[in-house]
Amino acid sequence: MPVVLSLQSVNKTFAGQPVLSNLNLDVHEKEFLAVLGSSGSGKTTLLRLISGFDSPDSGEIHINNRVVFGKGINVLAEERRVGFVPQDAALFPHLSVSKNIEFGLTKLSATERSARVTELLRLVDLVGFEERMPHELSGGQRHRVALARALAPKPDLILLDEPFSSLDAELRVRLREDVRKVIAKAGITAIMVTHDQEEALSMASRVAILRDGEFAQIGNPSEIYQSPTDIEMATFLGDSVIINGVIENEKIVTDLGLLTPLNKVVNGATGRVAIRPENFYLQPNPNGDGEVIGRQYFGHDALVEVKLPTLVIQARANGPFAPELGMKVTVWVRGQVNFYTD
Ligand SMILES: Nc1ncnc2c1ncn2[C@@H]1O[C@H](COP(=O)(O)OP(=O)(O)OP(=O)(O)O)[C@@H](O)[C@H]1O
Repeated sequence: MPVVLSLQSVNKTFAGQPVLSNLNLDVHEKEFLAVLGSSGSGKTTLLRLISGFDSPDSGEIHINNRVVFGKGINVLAEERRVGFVPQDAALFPHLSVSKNIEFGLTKLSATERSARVTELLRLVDLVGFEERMPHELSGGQRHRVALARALAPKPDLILLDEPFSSLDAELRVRLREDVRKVIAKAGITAIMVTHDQEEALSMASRVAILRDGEFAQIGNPSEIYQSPTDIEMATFLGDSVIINGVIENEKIVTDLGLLTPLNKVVNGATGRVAIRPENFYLQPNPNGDGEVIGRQYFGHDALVEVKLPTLVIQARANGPFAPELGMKVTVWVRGQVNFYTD
């Protein structure tokens, strides 16, 4: 797939403080990339540099093989062919749905504009809402209009800045799938920044983790979740129980018994193991060496805290089979685990 966006050694500082350091990234056509980072990690800054609202200190940005920043060039934001969906949808409050959508279509004739608006209303499933004003829409509908407005001029790339942060949890989940489908149907390359892990993992085809101004790991969602590059990443993205281990005969010797490494290991190496809560299996056993000391029940599953002779673990158990408080259990680790050499 052709590269739509290329960041090459991009740097940005504010008041002498590095915010983005030596960023390199290629985003391919039709890819949906989520940039995941905690608050203040530089996500919004990154989008501002790509869209042209701000400039890097150094480095180059290419969009569809055109230099938009670097080599003495700095293409204006409105000429970069980048669509932007802001945090709170930010529709023009005094304009109807159709007027909001056609806002950037000044170069088209009235007939072409109207045809494009109809096409977009169909895409975001809002046919019949053309004359509504933004205050007459639900939060989810407003977001779909914002998406249609950003797609209207057929940009090369669309940027979404924490698109659902102002919405309640239930709506967020529903809208994630709607937005992902619209973007896939439109066949557009998209970059979304978010601090929400579930959002990144469930929507994107690739996830880039922004940590201390650098991309700490880039991969597809399952790679990112199942094979974090380091211990810090294993606890940043999702939960992990961290225990010490030593490699003997290609196995990891730990307080939880012999575990099988997912990655390549060297006999004699000491290090730590990261185990996801869902990788534990709790077997009720009156003679087990674990005791359930905490239990949060969510229906479909439960988070169970188990005290073992040398450590306490958090395990995710199937709701109907989650052991009760005070029960004795044997703890098993299912599957392979990541070993991080010291
Ligand atoms: N115009 C500016 N002048 C000075 N510092 C800035 C400016 N814009 C951003 N920063 C700083 O750069 C860092 C990154 O900010 P940015 O808004 O990109 O983070 P973010 O990851 O989007 O955060 P959040 O998730 O909280 O929105 C922060 O420390 C912020 O204070």
